[in-house]
Amino acid sequence: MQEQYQNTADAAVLSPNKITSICCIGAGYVGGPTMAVMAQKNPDIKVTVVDLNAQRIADWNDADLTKLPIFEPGLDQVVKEARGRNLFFSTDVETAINEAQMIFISVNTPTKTYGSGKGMAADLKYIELCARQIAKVATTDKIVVEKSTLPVKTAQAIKSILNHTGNGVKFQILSNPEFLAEGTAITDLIDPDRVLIGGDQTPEGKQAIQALVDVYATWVPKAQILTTNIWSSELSKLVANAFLAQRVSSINAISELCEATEANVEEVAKAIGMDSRIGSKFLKASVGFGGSCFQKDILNLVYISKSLGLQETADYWEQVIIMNNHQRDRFANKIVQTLYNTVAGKKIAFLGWAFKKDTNDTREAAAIYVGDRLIDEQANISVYDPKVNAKQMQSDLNYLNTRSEDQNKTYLSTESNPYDAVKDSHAIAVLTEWDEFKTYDWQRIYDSMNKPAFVFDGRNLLDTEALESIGFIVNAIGR
Ligand SMILES: NC(=O)C1=CN([C@@H]2O[C@H](COP(=O)(O)OP(=O)(O)OC[C@H]3O[C@@H](n4cnc5c(N)ncnc54)[C@H](O)[C@@H]3O)[C@@H](O)[C@H]2O)C=CC1
Ligand SMILES: O=C(O)[C@H]1O[C@H](OP(=O)(O)OP(=O)(O)OC[C@H]2O[C@@H](n3ccc(=O)[nH]c3=O)[C@H](O)[C@@H]2O)[C@H](O)[C@@H](O)[C@@H]1O
Repeated sequence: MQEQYQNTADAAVLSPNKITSICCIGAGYVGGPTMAVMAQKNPDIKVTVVDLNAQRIADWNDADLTKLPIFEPGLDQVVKEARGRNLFFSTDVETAINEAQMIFISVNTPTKTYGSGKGMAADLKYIELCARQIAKVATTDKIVVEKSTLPVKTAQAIKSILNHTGNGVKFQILSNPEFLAEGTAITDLIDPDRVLIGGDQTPEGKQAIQALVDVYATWVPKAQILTTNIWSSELSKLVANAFLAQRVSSINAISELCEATEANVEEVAKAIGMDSRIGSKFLKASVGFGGSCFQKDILNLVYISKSLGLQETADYWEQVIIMNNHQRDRFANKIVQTLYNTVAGKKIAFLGWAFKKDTNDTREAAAIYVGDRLIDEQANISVYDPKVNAKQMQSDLNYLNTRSEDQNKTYLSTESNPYDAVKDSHAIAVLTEWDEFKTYDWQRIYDSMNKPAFVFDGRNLLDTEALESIGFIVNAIGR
């Protein structure tokens, strides 16, 4: 192989064997949609997604497409087209690994909750388990692709595990981080800003990179497929999330300043966003960012920086998290203060629990933290979310360990109809920007509430003037 490619340094001119069989370990928010689109766009590649969670796999295989474990607009149609043709979901991890030429690792990498790096570092135990399982099972050469978000230099650890099997099987490790956002996963996957592939800059590494480029090139324009060294690719993923979250914290910091000065954060965001160097996206002030990744990935970046002795860099990025926590607390405190400094025994209706619209994902959702803070003040919280069920909400609250599960049950209730959630409430808090909230009969809502009727719009979603003309007292973010 060395001789074959010794005269060229350009991966693009190499012609590796075509991939016909892919396995993905982890059938979650990333593994499921990513592989569904990959299979849809490559009907000649067999794609098998495996998971240890048998219920999750059963849900992916459910004939009723409304039962898929993940809600994403357009996902059902992609699954319908590819499932059973060249897309398969299975719990048989070992067979899928052995059959595949290319294995994506798409398992969870949460923040560590124990030991050194607790609360900051990424917990890589699931990644290591995957590497060990691949090492144990593989009998033919494999390309192993890091799809999960990982600390820079993780490929070294995976390589070390894989290269000590002693069975002669050769592995190439690639980094191919995923940039999809939940709620728009399918459009993001079909039309990505870029696909990033990092790998070793050896002939074998470049051949592996090219094999993955070819898989994406069936639907992504070549100019948008970026290849780098493996460490740049790993680090770029953390940096992309840090920059995105930093924009939200920046505008949220300004929202507090706006409230103190009678400036309007929406107007400020528009004014600065029209500067093409700043850009208009990701400048929406809110009750704080949520989701499984922003906080975890920034904490990871902070931890790596600290470990390398880069204290100023660590402190700089940590501030993004500090500001986000402050924004959530500020929102909860404002509710308490505005309701005459007590919410004890009062009913507060939450519209929305998911961390953003168009997803059923609630990980790190602002609603959980605001709810917890208000329950500390003995408020009764009544929630309506179009896609999140009562069990999930209770489990999110219980996970914080602030009080007993029975107490959480007493203070947090869930309604399947928004009008029931708001009935007899003292205030409504908008925690998620679901479009349907704008279409409600707000006069009917006003009539059913205690007076004065307050709205705390944590997403600047509703028409403040229209609500005020009905009689609501409205508090929005940064206005
Ligand atoms: N959720 C998102 O929007 C994005 C997530 N990411 C990254 O992708 C990775 C996965 O995230 P999600 O899909 O959200 O996580 P998830 O928790 O939804 O899915 C992970 C799945 O992996 C399975 N799993 C864990 N260990 C396993 C093993 N040894 N064998 C088989 N299955 C195993 C779990 O049962 C679970 O179903 C994380 O590193 C995350 O940072 C990256 C971009 C977007
Ligand atoms: O690594 C990941 O997990 C993903 O994290 C984010 O995607 P996601 O968390 O799904 O959703 P975003 O649209 O980024 O929103 C994150 C949070 O920020 C909030 N947000 C976003 C934008 C904004 O202007 N204001 C704001 O408050 C959202 O409401 C949400 O709570 C990134 O956008 C993806 O590129 C990345 O792949």
